[in-house]
Amino acid sequence: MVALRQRPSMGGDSTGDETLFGLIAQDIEKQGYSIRPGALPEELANALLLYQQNLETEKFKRAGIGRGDDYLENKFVRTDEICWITGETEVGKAWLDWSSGLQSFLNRRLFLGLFSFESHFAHYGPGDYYKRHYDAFKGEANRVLSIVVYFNTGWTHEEGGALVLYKDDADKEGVKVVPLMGTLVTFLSEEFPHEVLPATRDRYSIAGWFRVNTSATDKVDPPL
Ligand SMILES: O=C(O)CCC(=O)C(=O)O
Ligand SMILES: [Fe+2]
Repeated sequence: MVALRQRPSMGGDSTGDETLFGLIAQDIEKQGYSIRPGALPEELANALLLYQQNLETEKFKRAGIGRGDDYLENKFVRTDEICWITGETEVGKAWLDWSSGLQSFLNRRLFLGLFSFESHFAHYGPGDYYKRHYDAFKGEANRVLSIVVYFNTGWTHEEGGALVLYKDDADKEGVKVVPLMGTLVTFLSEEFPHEVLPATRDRYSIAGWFRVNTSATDKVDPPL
């Protein structure tokens, strides 16, 4: 268990968060994605890094594709390990509180109707990758907004591990994001194919998705 100071300080000061959330909203409105270095409040970022590094290895599972019965381990597509975040620990709760602040802000500002949130820690060992993919598919209105935040201090370009965000299927160049501590990437899940390039060192992150409520009267749609 990571000892934390009082929770209010964990979310940064709320005025700071509102300013950041406003910038993210503007980016999304203008171009559908946002890349904001140093976005996550420092104390929260440090606590999450420490927590993730101390997670016992058995808590991390080889990542797969799909959900429930459709879950498939697929080493061709991705080789990272993940651990879903619940609000059971103080640090997990602080992260969920912070992302919930972002969710309500974006709902107010952009009317996205974000309804639920799911997120996991991810660990990419040296050489691990996640091939080009979409987080959601058109027509399956489901995951609407993806966020990724990084926990790697002093990361340099030469160490690889960039997230490459492509504007569309035809884009072969993309925008490269260095996975540096505190950088937050937000993008519309159905719009941007993206990939994680292999790195020469351990790469820590959280990936999360805001979803709309797709429950119909005959089916419930829980977040996981
Ligand atoms: O770690 C990243 O930069 C992106 C991860 C990702 O695309 C995913 O988990 O769906
Ligand atoms: Fe993704």
